[in-house]
Amino acid sequence: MNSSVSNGASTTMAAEEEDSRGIRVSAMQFSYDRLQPPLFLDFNLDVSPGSRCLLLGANGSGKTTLLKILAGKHMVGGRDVVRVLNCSAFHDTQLVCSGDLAYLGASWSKNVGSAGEIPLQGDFSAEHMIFGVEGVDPDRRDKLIDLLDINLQWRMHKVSDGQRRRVQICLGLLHPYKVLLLDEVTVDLDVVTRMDLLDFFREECEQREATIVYATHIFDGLETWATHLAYIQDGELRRAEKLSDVNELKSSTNLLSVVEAWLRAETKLEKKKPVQKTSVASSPFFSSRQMAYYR
Ligand SMILES: Nc1ncnc2c1ncn2[C@@H]1O[C@H](COP(=O)(O)OP(=O)(O)OP(=O)(O)O)[C@@H](O)[C@H]1O
Repeated sequence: MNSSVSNGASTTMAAEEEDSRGIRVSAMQFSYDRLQPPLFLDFNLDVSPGSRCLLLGANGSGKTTLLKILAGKHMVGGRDVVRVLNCSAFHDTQLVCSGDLAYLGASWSKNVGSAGEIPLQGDFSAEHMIFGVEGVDPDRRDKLIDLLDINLQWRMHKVSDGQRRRVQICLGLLHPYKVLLLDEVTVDLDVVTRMDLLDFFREECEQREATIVYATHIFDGLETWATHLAYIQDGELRRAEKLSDVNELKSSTNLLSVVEAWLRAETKLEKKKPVQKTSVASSPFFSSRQMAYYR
């Protein structure tokens, strides 16, 4: 993973081929509100295939927003700005429809036109939900049900947060994704399930060269699990490197204390200024929630 993007002339063919199977963000600008300074301004990020990349940063630094942009939930710029598996994350809808790009977020909700994100409700059984997904390899489904210790008779409105989360995770992993975006999905899981799930993810990266970006504030066991990290402060990429290259980790006991030191050392960044002033209607840099409703 590199924080900066090499230009076309100097990129080797091998690197180009590798890039096309991972994630590449080039000169991205994004703002929720045109009256506020942009959250991301000239943001660049490369995540190579097979990586397990931790996305780190303080509350409000932009992790969820970045994951949602990578998941194609916000339209940002033109087709070349946010590339996943050599497709535009927003425009190429087959990325999500095929299951190649999967996103698991903190709340289990669905996007409804004009109402925004609403929590998933209703009296469904776990079996109804899991077996309702078409085109699934039965062996993979059984493995996930077993791994997440799901009781197929669970009624979704009568289970605990952790049990509901297990079903959500199972649904999100049924198709063998190529890129998986995880936003704090393991918070409700007990430690055994969390460790088993992390092992499963590692297996998927090593055997199928799947790419995972995982935003979390829980660092237990991640020192040996992750291959890379990306650290964001106020929408700016401060570090993007292999975990084995992080100097502080060589002299520290764990990732928690290293990240704690980075967070404590953060100084206020100067407010970013948009590159150009354009109207909302004509600017390709503002998010288009309206369009996202139809995805
Ligand atoms: N829907 C929204 N509308 C306007 N601003 C938003 C919206 N969602 C997030 N923000 C703002 O964008 C910034 C980044 O938020 P984001 O949720 O991406 O942070 P985060 O790094 O995921 O935080 P946390 O660690 O708390 O989950 C914050 O300043 C937040 O207030």
